[in-house]
Amino acid sequence: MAEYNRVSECVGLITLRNPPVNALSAAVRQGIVDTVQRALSDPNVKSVVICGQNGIFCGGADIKEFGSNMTGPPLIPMIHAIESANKPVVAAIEGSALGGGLELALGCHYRIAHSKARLGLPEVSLGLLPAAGGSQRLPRLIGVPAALNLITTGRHVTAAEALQLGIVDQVTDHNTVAAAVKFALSVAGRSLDPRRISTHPCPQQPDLDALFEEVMQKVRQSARGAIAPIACVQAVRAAATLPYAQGMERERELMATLFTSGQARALQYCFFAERAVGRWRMPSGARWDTSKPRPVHKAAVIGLGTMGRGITVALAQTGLSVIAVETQEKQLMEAKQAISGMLERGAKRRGVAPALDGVIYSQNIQAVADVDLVIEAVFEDIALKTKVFQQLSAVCKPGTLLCTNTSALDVDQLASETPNPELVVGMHFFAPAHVMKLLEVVYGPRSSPQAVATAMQLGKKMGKASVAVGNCRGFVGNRMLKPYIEEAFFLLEEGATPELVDQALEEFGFPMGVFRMSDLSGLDVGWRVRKGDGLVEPGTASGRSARIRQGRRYSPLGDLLCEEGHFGQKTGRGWYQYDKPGSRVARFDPWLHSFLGAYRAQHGLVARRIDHQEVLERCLYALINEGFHILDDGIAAGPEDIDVIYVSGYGWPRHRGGPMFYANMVGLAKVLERLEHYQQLHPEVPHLQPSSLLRRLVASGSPPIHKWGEAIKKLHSQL
Ligand SMILES: CCCCCCCCCCCCC[C@H](O)CC(=O)SCCNC(=O)CCNC(=O)[C@H](O)C(C)(C)COP(=O)(O)OP(=O)(O)OC[C@H]1O[C@@H](n2cnc3c(N)ncnc32)[C@H](O)[C@@H]1OP(=O)(O)O
Repeated sequence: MAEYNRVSECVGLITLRNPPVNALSAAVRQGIVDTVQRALSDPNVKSVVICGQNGIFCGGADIKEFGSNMTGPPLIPMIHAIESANKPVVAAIEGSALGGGLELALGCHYRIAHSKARLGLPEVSLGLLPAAGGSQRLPRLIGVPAALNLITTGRHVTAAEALQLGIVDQVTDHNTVAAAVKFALSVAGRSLDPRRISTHPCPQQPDLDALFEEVMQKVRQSARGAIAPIACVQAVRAAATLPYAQGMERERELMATLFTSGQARALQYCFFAERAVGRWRMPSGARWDTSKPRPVHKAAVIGLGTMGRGITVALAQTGLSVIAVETQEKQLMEAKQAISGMLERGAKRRGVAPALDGVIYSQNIQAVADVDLVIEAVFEDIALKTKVFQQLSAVCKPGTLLCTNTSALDVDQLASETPNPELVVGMHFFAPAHVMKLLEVVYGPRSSPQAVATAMQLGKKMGKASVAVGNCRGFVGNRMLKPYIEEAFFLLEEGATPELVDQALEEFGFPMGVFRMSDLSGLDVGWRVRKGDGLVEPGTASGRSARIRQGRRYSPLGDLLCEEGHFGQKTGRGWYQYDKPGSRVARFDPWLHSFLGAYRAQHGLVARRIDHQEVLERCLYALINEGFHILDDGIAAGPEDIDVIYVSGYGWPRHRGGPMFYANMVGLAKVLERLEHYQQLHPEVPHLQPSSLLRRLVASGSPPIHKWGEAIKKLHSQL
């Protein structure tokens, strides 16, 4: 909807009204068409101002409409009518002007922005391009290089940068609408021809071909299979080389391809999934909207290894006072230096002052007596963590939330060591904790809804994609990773190479295949876990029986490499070789290949040809299958939780929407059929046994992913 008022006698003020972000729904577009028409036909009106209600100009096209039959007036002619108006139209931009919102503003003759406003064309992150003339008007206004940067990255710019680039004409710290009305009065009667961006040629650019080639190469490299960034470059190229009308035609063609692509669906699903995970719920029925978080002003971190340092930085950057505790003096001094460096570099990048004074260092756990929340990040050892939790329970003021950053231990067991288990939750950060977006908030059966709400709110404040999950071995992310990695090991035994497996996964869109990733994180990490599980045996046994442990197929390949001291990048040898320890460029390792040959010979395994499809099906479907188990167990509340975890923490390509969305796209029946096929070939591999939920979903007609929640509830109630 759009509301119309006449203000200052001769200014028509149009206010977009569609909370929460004034998205351009059919009703809003109709409202704009009607009110613009009214303003232009009113002889008392000399100029027009368009603004949005509640401090936000416009968040763009209504993304929810994309999934349905679109009705109402189309955007392009609506914006064209504004640009062609014979009275000046001024956009008063507060909050955000994004996507179609900025395209609407670019159709206006002038743009006034509040100093805190953000502007951008983020369509690329939804698998689209700015298709309401944005790809054609922006390069004409600010030049090709700057427009390419904004459109291919989708980044939001501040009002100050927008002014510098020439996107807005004026920035105000005061009432934006009042400033725009004043401005509109001052320009009434002036010629509008120079203000109609679509009539301008693109500013001249030397070596246009070379520029586009360079940008296209860069974009292809970073897109990892995503098609929208490439279409964005093509659309801007059309703006630079074709007359406006033909450029618009090209924009439309490119948009039509993107609009109907699976990638756009996947990316738009991710947009809504990231918001849906904030509406968490627990099996007890506790929910985000009925659980009030406690305020957290002061926090503490116990243990300043890699994780503790990153968590301290992330907390301090949020503006919290942090007590950072490390009992060993030398480690404390090293940590202090490292944390200060990270804070300084982060502040420099963001153009703010480093929050160095926000962190107080101590060797004494008593220093945390008055904090609101503690995050324990000591070594992964249950006895050590138990001791720390007992100390914290004695030291902290009543009501302090006790969080563990464990990635593998039982949160409920730790909770049971404290007098107030309801105050205990897991906050599972990912390394480096001040950079990685993901946070798993792990609740045990006794965690209070308030504790979960507090950790979730803190995670949001820290800018993390925070997902509430139940307590189980590996939580959600690492639990699903286990079958994925095991399948990759089995593929090596059967004849694949690390290069082949990694190439298949990287072509799928992962930034790193499983073996390059394992070299980066260290082979010894998994070795330690397998030893703890009693799976590691001396490497001399041979034959099939040596590869069945605890009743299931087991590959000792990773253990054998560790016995050789091959821990990955840090030792310069792993699944690949590196120029020196710590170096990052993975190279083919002839030793590894003869080692694999000797291993297969020792175990009577005959190498066979394995193709990319088998790699993808076995690794990804095993991971997805575990995702179904997790849903069935109630560890994740819905597929969105799993998908956000994988996209934001495990490198799952965003344009494929996350593992559960991918399964939905491939077709549940097909995933089930392939799992059954591989399970028949490898009966000693339990993780290839299709989950009962997957079977039940297929049996109930494979409902689309947004209906899984209902289907799961129904299927459970039938049990
Ligand atoms: C057959 C072939 C046909 C081919 C041709 C088809 C042509 C179709 C014509 C299209 C013309 C193209 C027009 C344009 O170029 C395309 C676009 O504009 S796409 C949209 C671009 N905009 C964005 O990407 C902005 C998205 N939003 C945000 O970034 C943020 O929401 C915000 C605006 C910065 C506000 O942030 P916050 O304050 O943190 O709030 P939330 O993010 O939590 O959002 C609150 C709430 O609002 C929902 N929402 C936000 N934006 C939109 C939107 N644009 N449409 C719909 N809904 C939106 C969001 O989901 C939250 O709701 P919840 O999910 O929590 O219920």
